[in-house]
Parts: sequence; C-alpha cells; structure tokens
Amino acid sequence: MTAQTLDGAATLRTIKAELAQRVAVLKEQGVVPGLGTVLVGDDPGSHWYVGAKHKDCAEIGITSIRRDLPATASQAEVEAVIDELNADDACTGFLVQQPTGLDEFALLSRVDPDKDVDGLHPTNLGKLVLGESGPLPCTPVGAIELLRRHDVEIAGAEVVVVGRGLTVGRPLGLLLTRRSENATVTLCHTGTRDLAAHVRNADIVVAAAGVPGIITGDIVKPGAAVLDVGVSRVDGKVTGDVHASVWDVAGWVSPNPKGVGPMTRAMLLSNIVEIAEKSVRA
Ligand SMILES: Nc1nc2c(c(=O)[nH]1)N[C@@H](CN(C=O)c1ccc(C(=O)N[C@@H](CCC(=O)O)C(=O)O)cc1)CN2
Repeated sequence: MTAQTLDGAATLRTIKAELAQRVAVLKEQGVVPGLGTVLVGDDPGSHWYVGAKHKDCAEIGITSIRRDLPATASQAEVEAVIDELNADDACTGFLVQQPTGLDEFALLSRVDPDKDVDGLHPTNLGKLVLGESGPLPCTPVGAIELLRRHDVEIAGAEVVVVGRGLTVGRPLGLLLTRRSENATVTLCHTGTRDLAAHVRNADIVVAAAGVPGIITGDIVKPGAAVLDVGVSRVDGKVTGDVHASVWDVAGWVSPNPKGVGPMTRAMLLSNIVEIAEKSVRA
C-alpha cells in the first residue's frame, strides 16, 4: 500500500486562485490589502520564507512592504520598525519572521493585535483559548485545512500531535478540540514516556518535533493520515519528521517539502484578506 499525498503545493495554488477573486472585490471597494514583513539577519531559510510570502502576495494582488534589518539590529530598532508598521495605513497586517535572535515575545506583543497576520499575538492566542474569532496561527490552521481539502475526517478522530511549540503543537491542540473540529487530541513531547504507544492509536498524526525520521512506519496505524510539519536541514536539504517507511503503512501523508509548508503561506494570505474584508465591514 502506498499512501495518498496530502498535496500542500497544489492546495496553495487552489487557495491563491480563490483569494485572488476576493482581493479583486476588495479593490473594487477601494481597499488594497498590504502585507508587511520584518526580517532580522541573514538566515537563508528565513530569507526564502519571506521572499516566498511576498511572491505569493504579488501573484494575487496584495502589495508588499518589506523591512529587512541586519543581524546587528537591536531590540529597540526592531521595535521602532514594528511601531512604524502599526501606524502605516497601507499595511493591512504584518509579521516578524522568526527566528530573530531577539526577545520574540516582546516583539510579538508589540504588534497591533488587529494587524497580527501570524495569529501569534498573546491577545489572539487568548481569543483562540476563549473560542473568540481572530486571526489564527498559520501553520496549525494550514494543517487542518490540508486535511479538510482532502476529505480526511477530523471529527471524532484520535489525533496525536508530536511537539508542543508555540507556532504549531500547542495552538494545534486548541484548534482541533474546538467544537467545529471535534477531534480528541493527545499532545506528545520530549517528556512523553512511550511515544510509539500513542502514535499507534492515532487516526491522524501531526509530527512537529523537528527530529528527522522520528515517526516510522512500524508505529503508525494502517490507513492513518500523517502530517509532516517538522523542518530540519540535513546537508542543506529540508528534512521532515516522517520516515519514508510511513508511506507503506499510512492512508495519507503530507510530504515535506510541499506539504504543510505551502499551507502556512496559504493561511497567511487568507488572514490578510480576512483582516482587509473586516475593515470594509467596519
Ligand atoms: N513569523 C513567523 N515565522 C515563522 C513561521 C511563521 O508561521 N511565522 N513559521 C516557520 C517558517 N514559515 C513561515 O514563516 C514557513 C515554512 C515553510 C514554508 C514553505 O513553503 N516551505 C516549502 C519549502 C521551503 C524550502 O525549500 O526551504 C515547502 O514546505 O514546500 C513557508 C513558510 C518559521 N518561522
């Protein structure tokens, strides 16, 4: 048996086409959405991600405001750029690309929560906990959207999330246990005693540990959906958490690259468009 592909790259193309139509409607109403990014330093991965985000925006009619700062930039200098984007009416929303090497909680907290296209501001994470509407974190909501668009049943599923990081694991657990998703979630981490026992029981596995090949075919339930969110660079190549042997056992696998990564970008675009549409309704 070979698993079917949860194709994030193709799904990103579909979502971009849908969003391009909504951007066109916004423009007819006199609103041009704009994405701002703040990038600190020379990390090649971060430069690629930011470049890809602006290319996506250009393709669907969203304007770009790019602020690239040197690795020597101080906390105060980055905060001054955040203040500038908070005040810029041409900037619908913006993000600070991680990692920055600075106090990221302080940077995130300084972003106007109404412009937080990453959905990671403490106010917006609080809204997620409370079940209130607001921008949602891009990678976890992208993982859910990838499952939905491939008709993988989430309601009632036993989901094992491996990794408790702030950008993926923790918010994903909150999202999947909302009434609208109705999954049962087990959040595994480095303190989990028997990871294999949990994974064997899962209908859906989301691997976001950043440990190459940690999920192997022998611990996956036949037919399960396995999402590979972990990103490690081995010899400069993107390497995920899911071992190749999983493809012979699972029903669905998201490859890495071309799985959840592109969905992160799709959900970022969706957050920008939603904030712009909200401004029209206000
Ligand atoms: N402010 C943020 N910083 C970071 C986030 C985030 O959501 N907000 N997440 C990650 C990086 N990330 C988004 O910024 C991201 C990850 C992956 C992809 C992507 O499209 N990946 C491609 C392949 C990329 C490659 O070859 O290197 C894929 O998976 O096919 C886009 C964005 C950390 N920082």
